[in-house]
Amino acid sequence: MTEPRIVVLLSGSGTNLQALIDAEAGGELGGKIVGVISNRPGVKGLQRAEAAGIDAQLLDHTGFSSRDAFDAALQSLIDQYRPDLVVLAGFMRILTPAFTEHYQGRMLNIHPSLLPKYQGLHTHQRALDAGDDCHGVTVHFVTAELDGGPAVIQAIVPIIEGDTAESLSARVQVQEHKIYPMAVRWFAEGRLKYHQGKAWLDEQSLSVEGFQIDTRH
Ligand SMILES: Nc1nc2c(c(=O)[nH]1)N[C@@H](CN(C=O)c1ccc(C(=O)N[C@@H](CCC(=O)O)C(=O)O)cc1)CN2
Ligand SMILES: NCC(=O)N[C@@H]1O[C@H](COP(=O)([O-])[O-])[C@@H](O)[C@H]1O
Repeated sequence: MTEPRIVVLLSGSGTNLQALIDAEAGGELGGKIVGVISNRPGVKGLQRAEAAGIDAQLLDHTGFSSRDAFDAALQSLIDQYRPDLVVLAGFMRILTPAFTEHYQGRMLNIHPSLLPKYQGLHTHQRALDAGDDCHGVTVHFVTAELDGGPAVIQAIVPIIEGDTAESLSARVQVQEHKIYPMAVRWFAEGRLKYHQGKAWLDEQSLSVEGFQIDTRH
């Protein structure tokens, strides 16, 4: 049985990619990262991939006349790796329905909020502005609906008096780096599946929030 092939898409620093690289190196990922693609040039995520000996490519979205054209080129590039799983790790482009349909059931995203709260951007500041007492992160299957795909795993993080978006983001990222490798391993081992619009773990459908980890206690 060959190891499941994983392609990671990113747009920035790549700390989540690094967590996946480290998990693979420790025999904890269940799959092999065979390619990393960034839509932005010069990002640290590409350097992290190269340092790990992983094929790293830039596909700059600003070079395309439309979102459809970029997504078509991105799909063609991804499929050259023959992936079993596509992992969005801070990939900052909204993907077209044709693209998400092509990878339906085999594409995951990590989103810095307790979905379905705070889809989109600037989630940490929005939680602070709302006066929430907790925040967190969700790994979910990717669908055409932005950040609307079924949740797989969530980590809940307390908001502390005096938190800024930066301090909160840093605390949330500690959990990101724990739960993303878990979710990817579940998929690689065949335990996590997407079926009839839901996420299933060990043949059990997951709740709206997915498998929850509460770090507040
Ligand atoms: N169709 C889908 N596309 C994407 C999903 C998804 O669930 N369905 N997840 C996102 C990841 N994401 C949040 O987790 C996200 C990424 C980007 C944006 C966004 O508004 N992007 C802008 C550009 C922003 C920038 O370049 O800084 C855009 O694409 O015009 C929102 C949410 C990945 N895609
Ligand atoms: N909407 C998607 C989104 O905001 N994703 C967020 O981007 C960061 C990427 O960090 P990284 O490049 O260090 O992994 C992560 O915190 C992730 O939750």
